[in-house]
Amino acid sequence: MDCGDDGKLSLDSIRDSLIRQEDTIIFNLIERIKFPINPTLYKQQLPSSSNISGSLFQYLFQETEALQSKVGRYLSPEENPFFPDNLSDSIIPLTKCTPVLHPAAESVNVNEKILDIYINQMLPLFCTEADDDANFATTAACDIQLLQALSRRIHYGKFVAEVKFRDCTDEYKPFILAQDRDALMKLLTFEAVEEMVKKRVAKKAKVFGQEVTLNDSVEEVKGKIDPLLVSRLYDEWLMPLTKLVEVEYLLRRLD
Ligand SMILES: O=C(O)C(=O)C[C@]1(C(=O)O)C=C[C@@H](O)C=C1
Repeated sequence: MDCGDDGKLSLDSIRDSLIRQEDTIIFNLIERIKFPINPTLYKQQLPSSSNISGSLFQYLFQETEALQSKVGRYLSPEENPFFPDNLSDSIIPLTKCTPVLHPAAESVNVNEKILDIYINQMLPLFCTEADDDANFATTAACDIQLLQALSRRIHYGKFVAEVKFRDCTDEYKPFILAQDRDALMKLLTFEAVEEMVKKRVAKKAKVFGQEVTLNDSVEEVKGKIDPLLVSRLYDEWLMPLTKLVEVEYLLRRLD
């Protein structure tokens, strides 16, 4: 969503961005699953000699966000921090452009839920249960890249919700005024679109995960990632969390 895109805001253009973000998520997934879970990274208690509170991963992630905030990463409405209390002021000025989202968008942040699901449900699904302490830093770097891509995709729900509200204000307004979550969820859901997403990401996982060889052997080689798991990721977590963001944004849209 670039500066001045307000005039070009449409459900098709937003959906095109969500489709492009599928590539980023799938490639980052392929990189992360090269490593085992590395549970030590996420354990709360570090050696008392270290003056780090929380887990090693949390320390690395917080410091990464703090550094990136210095160059304005979180001035963008498309970016939502996992540790908002730990950010630094940006050393570069904010580009002035007409805001697309309602100011209440800033209060919609589901990253705590994303991080919990990622560590406790996603990683055990995609990675083997082992520690590879020679690659803790590389593993954490993969985690951070992937989590930021997942968060960006899920919080894009704010833009989807804004477009849906602008296109069908009279349909959304009564449910917003009634703070009716269920009615809003039903109104914003397009099951046919969700089915296409699940099929497309499975196909992309199959294609992106292919082993490229120089011989023309035709035998079917197992890909780097299970396409059905990628489809399940979207079905069980990414799309439901995106819809949660949409509902939370819409509930605040008339504030
Ligand atoms: O494309 C939309 O209409 C969206 O709201 C996005 C999305 C998704 O997360 O991919 C979520 C809800 C819809 O049922 C369909 C797809």
